[in-house]
Amino acid sequence: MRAADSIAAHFDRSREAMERAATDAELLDSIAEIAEAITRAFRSGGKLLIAGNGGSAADAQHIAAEFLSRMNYDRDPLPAIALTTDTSVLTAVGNDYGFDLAFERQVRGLGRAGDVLIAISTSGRSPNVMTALAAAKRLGVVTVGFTGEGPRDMAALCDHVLAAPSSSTPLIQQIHIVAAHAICTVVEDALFGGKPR
Ligand SMILES: O=C(CO)[C@@H](O)[C@H](O)[C@H](O)[C@H](O)COP(=O)(O)O
Ligand SMILES: [Zn+2]
Repeated sequence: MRAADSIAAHFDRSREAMERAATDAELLDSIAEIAEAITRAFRSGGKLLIAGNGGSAADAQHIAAEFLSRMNYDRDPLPAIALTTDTSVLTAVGNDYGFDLAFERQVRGLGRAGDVLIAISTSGRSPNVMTALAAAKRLGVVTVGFTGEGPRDMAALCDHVLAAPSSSTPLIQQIHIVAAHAICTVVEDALFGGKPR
């Protein structure tokens, strides 16, 4: 296949996945519920923790930056921390306790009841994401899972699940980041009055 055809096919698959997401009423409701949970946490002095591996680690950082810096307009910063960024913490915990606890230990150290954890796993079963969710549940942190379609071990540990309607990791990630932008927009508007964009 010519590179241009392969690229066009990639855009086509992405558009189809976005169309499935945009018309999935259950998915849109769950995204709205997640935005409400995050708004509630910020209003009561809680914070947002975000974890994920690989491309989803980048998404965790991207989402934290939207809240902490700004997304659509100038406003006060909102407390969001990506658990994927501190190489000293990640290597110390990985080296001393194992990679499966890389996020769990940060959740235990930083998480407080009323905070929200967004745990991103396209497969829904990465061990370090699962242990982070279990620790968050024990602490009374509201647990949100960003995942894909199909069987998801993480669902049992989540108060809210965003199940992107695809089984392809990159397409699931694309839906996650669109959903995260939508969530950040709804939260900004709820907390700061929805100034014009
Ligand atoms: O970005 C990609 C694929 O698009 C990869 O880096 C991907 O995130 C990694 O393979 C992750 O380790 C996958 O983990 P998970 O989403 O199944 O929890
Ligand atoms: Zn990727």
